[in-house]
Amino acid sequence: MILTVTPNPALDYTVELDEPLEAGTVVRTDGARVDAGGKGINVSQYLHALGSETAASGFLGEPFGRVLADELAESGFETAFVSVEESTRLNQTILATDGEYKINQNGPHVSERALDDLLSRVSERGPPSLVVGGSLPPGVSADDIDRLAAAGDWATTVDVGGEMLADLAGDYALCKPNREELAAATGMATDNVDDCIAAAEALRETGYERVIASLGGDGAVLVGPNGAFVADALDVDVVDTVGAGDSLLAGVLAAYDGGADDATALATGVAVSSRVVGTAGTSVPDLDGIEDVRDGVHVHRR
Ligand SMILES: O=P(O)(O)OC[C@@]1(O)O[C@H](CO)[C@@H](O)[C@@H]1O
Repeated sequence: MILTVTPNPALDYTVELDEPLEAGTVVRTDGARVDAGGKGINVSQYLHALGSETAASGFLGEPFGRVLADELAESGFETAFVSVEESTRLNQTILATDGEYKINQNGPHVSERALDDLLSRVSERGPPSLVVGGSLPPGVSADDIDRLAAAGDWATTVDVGGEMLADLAGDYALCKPNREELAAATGMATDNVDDCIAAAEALRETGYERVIASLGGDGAVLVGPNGAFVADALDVDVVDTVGAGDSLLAGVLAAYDGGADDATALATGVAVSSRVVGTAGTSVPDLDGIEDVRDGVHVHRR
């Protein structure tokens, strides 16, 4: 079972415009959707769709937290959220003709008590695998994530942003930075795939058994105890990139959960991600035939 913790969930509001944004003008649209989001929650949604057993936890505050919880009630996996006093955030994605705009709020304050409640909930479940995904809201620090990771004998995966990866001091099974986060975590160049592998190797040394970096058009790399693997990107029509990293991670974790090796896990992640970028927002796309897509991903050793 893979338990995800999203310290800072979000209601994701995605609007599609058929003209560029312009200051001082009203743009009207029919294309809008709301999804339950936040990186850990997204990972759980994709894991569930892939047939892996998962549950989701984190902090939720009303009123937006209530809408998010209602959305998740339909999802088919268990949830165990801790209530906080301020509202869960509303994050916006604007898909305009001139590009993708993303506006993320900092999120509600989380008290010491809520943090202790979260620790109890995770400990009660004692999952073999724990994923902490997304930014940390006010009141939550790198020390708190280290404490959560060390509170049981679960293997912990983190996807918490580049600077935070550098701040974490515990031992982690896996982390999933993107190219910019890899650069921020290591202070190294990430201009090409070889740079990214070198940076991922350096990041491993700081307490991560495996590093998986999503590199957009350059695909993805996985660096771990069995060496470095590079997966080429698939040629797909991108609607938006929101959820791309979460679905890569979910694909990798689902594959490991099923006993896959590193190369197959990486290929699965790239395959799932290629389906998600073809869908607006963080909604779960049709994952039928994903094994065939995975088999078409070219993975090579470096
Ligand atoms: O502000 P954070 O926590 O870094 O990212 C939050 C977020 O952008 O990440 C998900 C996509 O990965 C969205 O569901 C959500 O809005």
